[in-house]
Amino acid sequence: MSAETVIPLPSIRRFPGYYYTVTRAIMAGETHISTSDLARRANLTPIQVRKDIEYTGVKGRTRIGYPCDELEQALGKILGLEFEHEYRAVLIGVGSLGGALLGHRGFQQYGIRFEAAFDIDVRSEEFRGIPLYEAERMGEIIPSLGVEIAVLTVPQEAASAAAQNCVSAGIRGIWNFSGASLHLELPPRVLVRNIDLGLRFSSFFAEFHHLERDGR
Ligand SMILES: NC(=O)c1ccc[n+]([C@@H]2O[C@H](COP(=O)([O-])OP(=O)(O)OC[C@H]3O[C@@H](n4cnc5c(N)ncnc54)[C@H](O)[C@@H]3O)[C@@H](O)[C@H]2O)c1
Repeated sequence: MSAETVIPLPSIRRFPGYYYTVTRAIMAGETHISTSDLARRANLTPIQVRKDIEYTGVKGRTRIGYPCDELEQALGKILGLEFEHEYRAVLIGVGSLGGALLGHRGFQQYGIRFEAAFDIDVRSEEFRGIPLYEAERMGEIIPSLGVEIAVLTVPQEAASAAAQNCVSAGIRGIWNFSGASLHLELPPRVLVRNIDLGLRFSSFFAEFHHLERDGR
């Protein structure tokens, strides 16, 4: 891939899926992965996969596939997931979901590190080694940490105000779990992504039923 190559956004959006698949393959002891394997696991066509992987510059070999290590490294580089690049984030709302996310070690693998977490009901100074603060201190703590990404796991009715407070404190990217249908009124410079596990489940079940009906 030359320095001038511009990778189309749809391909970029598929890269995390490839990265995840290749990482899992490496963990399972696989050294190579074929186009058809990647396509099957990512639910895409082999032609699509081949085109996408071309952008990484990694060459596959007939009947052998792509070298997993090389592909993981190339995808990680494009996605900014190299180990030297660490994304620092804060989490707002340390309840069932927030607590599970804070404790999920898998994020470290993707270079995401939680620097602090906030809640309106703080009962200890830290949670799994991550400092906990009263939500009202966001405006003071977030700028002092220089963190620009927030994960929102507060109840839906608290999401809008919490998001506004994040932005006032300097946050520029919000990963929002607090109500996927919620439209957060935020300045356009703030990247907001709503995460809806329910929607993922629905599409999974729809596909499952479709395959069952067709007798696979
Ligand atoms: N996106 C998904 O797929 C998905 C899945 C499960 C839950 N959720 C959503 O995630 C959110 C959290 O769910 P949960 O089960 O962890 O709820 P929870 O009640 O266990 O946790 C919410 C936490 O937020 C705190 N909180 C409330 N208002 C706050 C504020 N203004 N600032 C900071 N903290 C505040 C509460 O004290 C509590 O600790 C809900 O909106 C829920 O609908 C989304």
